[in-house]
Amino acid sequence: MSALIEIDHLTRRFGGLLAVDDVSTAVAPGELVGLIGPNGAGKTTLFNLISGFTPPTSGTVRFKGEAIRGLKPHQIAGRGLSRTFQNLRIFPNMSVFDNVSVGAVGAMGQSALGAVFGGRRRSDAITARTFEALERVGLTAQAHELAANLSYGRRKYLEIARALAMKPDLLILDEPAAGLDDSETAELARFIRTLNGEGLAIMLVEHDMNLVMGICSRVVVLASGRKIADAAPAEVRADPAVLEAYLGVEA
Ligand SMILES: Nc1ncnc2c1ncn2[C@@H]1O[C@H](COP(=O)(O)OP(=O)(O)OP(=O)(O)O)[C@@H](O)[C@H]1O
Repeated sequence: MSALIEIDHLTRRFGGLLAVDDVSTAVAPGELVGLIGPNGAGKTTLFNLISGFTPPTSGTVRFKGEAIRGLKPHQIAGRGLSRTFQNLRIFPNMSVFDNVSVGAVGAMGQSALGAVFGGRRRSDAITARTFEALERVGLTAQAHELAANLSYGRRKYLEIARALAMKPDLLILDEPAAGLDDSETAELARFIRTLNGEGLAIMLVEHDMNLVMGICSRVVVLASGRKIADAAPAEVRADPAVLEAYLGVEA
């Protein structure tokens, strides 16, 4: 099967620091891939490069066969790649509904539908898509509450709903389990698996190793910007280079 996203020799330099150093990998349609590495390994920078928030120093990213280098984040999102952020980007003084409809508007503004249907029909379609995403994450009943009133755990789902409202083919999750307790993390793991089971390709950055190893079919490991492993969880767990990167000792 041809790749959904192909990352080819991607590099990002910040002054003298190579935050992402010549990284190549690919994700197939419907795959669930983990991205792990010690603090400062370059995981978020790699996500920022893929989603257009940071321009690469060199290298290419192709999404659905098309080079996306130079496109703005909303243009990339409109092509079917949406993401969440390590630090939640919620508008606390807007309603839950409005927070999610931002995603629906963003996606539809890019589509032929947005151009063809103006006014009322377009806003009906945005409302429908927003409720569909809220339903998906179990937030329909809170649609008209302020986002600020949601618990931290629910706000994580709000952010995922906004990304889902864009009807992505690839969902990028940046540390979705950070700050969640064990039972919330287990619920999130089930939810991510369900989304993936429906055919959505997912890239997941996560420090919770059990979560990553438990649900991902493949795990990419970065250390100091370089890719040091790209294999099934069991193989990655046993890889001496990975143990050394995490523990700082030669295995
Ligand atoms: N805008 C920037 N300007 C300068 N340096 C940066 C910038 N963004 C990231 N870096 C540096 O690049 C390196 C990789 O950072 P990045 O946040 O991608 O790592 P990470 O693997 O996501 O880390 P963490 O697990 O701690 O979130 C770090 O040394 C960081 O300080």
